[in-house]
Amino acid sequence: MIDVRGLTKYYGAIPAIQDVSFQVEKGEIVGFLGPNGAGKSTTIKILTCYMPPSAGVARIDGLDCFEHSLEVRKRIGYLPETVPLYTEMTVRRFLQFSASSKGIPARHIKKEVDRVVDVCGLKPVAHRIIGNLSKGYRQRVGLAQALIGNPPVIILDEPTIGLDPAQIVEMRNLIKSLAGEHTVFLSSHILPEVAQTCQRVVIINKGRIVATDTPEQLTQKLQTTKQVKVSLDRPAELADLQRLFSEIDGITRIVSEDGNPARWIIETDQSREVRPAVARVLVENGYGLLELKSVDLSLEEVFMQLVTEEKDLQEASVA
Ligand SMILES: Nc1ncnc2c1ncn2[C@@H]1O[C@H](COP(=O)(O)OP(=O)(O)OP(=O)(O)O)[C@@H](O)[C@H]1O
Repeated sequence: MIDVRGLTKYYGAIPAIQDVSFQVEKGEIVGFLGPNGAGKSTTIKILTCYMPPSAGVARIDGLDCFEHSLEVRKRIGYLPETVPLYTEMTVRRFLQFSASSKGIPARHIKKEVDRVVDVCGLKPVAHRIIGNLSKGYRQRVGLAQALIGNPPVIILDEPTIGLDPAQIVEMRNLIKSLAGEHTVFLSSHILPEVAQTCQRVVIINKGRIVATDTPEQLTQKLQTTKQVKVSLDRPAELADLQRLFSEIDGITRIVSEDGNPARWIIETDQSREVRPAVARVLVENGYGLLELKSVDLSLEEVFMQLVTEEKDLQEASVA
């Protein structure tokens, strides 16, 4: 339903996205995850026909977003990062206005507004002024506006940003309920957000796609690496630890935790049990072991690792 191939966009000489490709199947709910400035909004602006790409092609339902922008717009409900609401209008009035600007025939407007008010749980506030609503309700009004006309594709840019935890849960459930009937593509810079809402995640960093997978498989793949954290009684130098641990099979990397020379993270091959050897080497060399524990990577860390691996690769290719 969404087909993006080799998408590249330059702002002047600066590439915001480069060779971005991914597909979203009909009825799927897919997250677009990346840190700030990764290129999410740029990709979404191309998908929603706000600007053309410098190269590559974006298609919605088989239609080129640039060449057939009017047709594409009819198929998309879009909730931008900053929701454009007329804050002096009531919810119902605003939705009626949105329906009429989207070309819904006058005789169908009431029914359509009733429908989206119902889907988005807006009945209790339908006659209130938008400016007086909580951020959570305002966001739902934005979503209701995107749903008017029942477009097959819903694109949401950071839909839960600025909401409190209870509002986030409500918004997430609402978004989840749209999948199946709609194809949903949502951007976020928060991993748990997409992990809990989406069936698949496309990860972008510095304008390039670094991974595409299910949240579970992403975690599993990256858990070929495991971490052992140690706290020492005496500070250590990285070079000394590297020398001492060189005799232990399965250690892939040693980094200090927050730059503290007494706390180290030892990354290991998942299949190896290095803890007894690490403990022995540290104690034998007089570092005094205060703590040693094995840690599985959290989803946040998996994301950081993906992003760092990409950075390492880029640096290596520059070198
Ligand atoms: N109009 C513009 N002119 C020049 N550079 C821009 C413009 N818009 C975005 N950029 C740059 O392009 C890159 C990608 O920005 P983009 O807004 O797409 O990222 P993002 O992932 O959506 O980040 P955020 O979550 O902060 O919005 C960034 O380096 C940004 O500074």
